[in-house]
Amino acid sequence: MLIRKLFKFENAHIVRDCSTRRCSENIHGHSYKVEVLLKSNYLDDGQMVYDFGLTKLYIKELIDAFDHGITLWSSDDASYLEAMKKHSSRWVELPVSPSAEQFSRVIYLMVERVLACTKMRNGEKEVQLHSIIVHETETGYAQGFKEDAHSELMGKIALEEIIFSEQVKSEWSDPQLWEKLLQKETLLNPERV
Ligand SMILES: Nc1nc2c(c(=O)[nH]1)N=C([C@H](O)[C@H](O)COP(=O)(O)OP(=O)(O)OP(=O)(O)O)CN2
Repeated sequence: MLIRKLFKFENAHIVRDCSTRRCSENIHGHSYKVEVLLKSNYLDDGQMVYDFGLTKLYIKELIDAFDHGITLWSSDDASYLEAMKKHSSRWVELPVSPSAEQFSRVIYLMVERVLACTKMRNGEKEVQLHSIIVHETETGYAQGFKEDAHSELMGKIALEEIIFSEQVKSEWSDPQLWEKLLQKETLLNPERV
């Protein structure tokens, strides 16, 4: 069975080298909608694949890192990166350009790591990430699956290369969240949310 939870964030970017000039030459923003699709052949003690309330802990916090911020590509012009970081305190730097496609791959890898590190406590079994859908506009979206997220053809993405600004981290319930995920530390789900 598949379940889906929707998250939203407002974010700015430039997508260099794409065909659409408005997109590649101007800082612009989108009201993103992100669908997290989870699957399992089992149900937990509450007869759910995975309680929606539990997705509002670490998964939501990581996706919310992009809210009211700017997403930067580490290969962009150094002076642009410096200026954005100087004048905006909420930013995320990615090793890939922030197209809808790359957002879906990046968020897939982040949520995949959260699930791998989470100790579930309500009888959940074999909860897997099916895909991530990133709606950039009302009319355009990208859907990333495991094979896309880990694709060498699209370019490997290392979680270690994703950098969250100090302001973003300070707004998490645990400012060490990303470090803990990189170290593959266990995240204990609460018994009740
Ligand atoms: N495959 C992709 N194509 C485009 C992306 C992308 O991430 N993946 N991104 C953009 C731009 O960011 C742009 O802002 C969105 O483009 P578009 O869908 O053309 O936006 P509109 O709101 O103008 O769409 P309408 O259908 O006219 O409402 C470009 N392409």
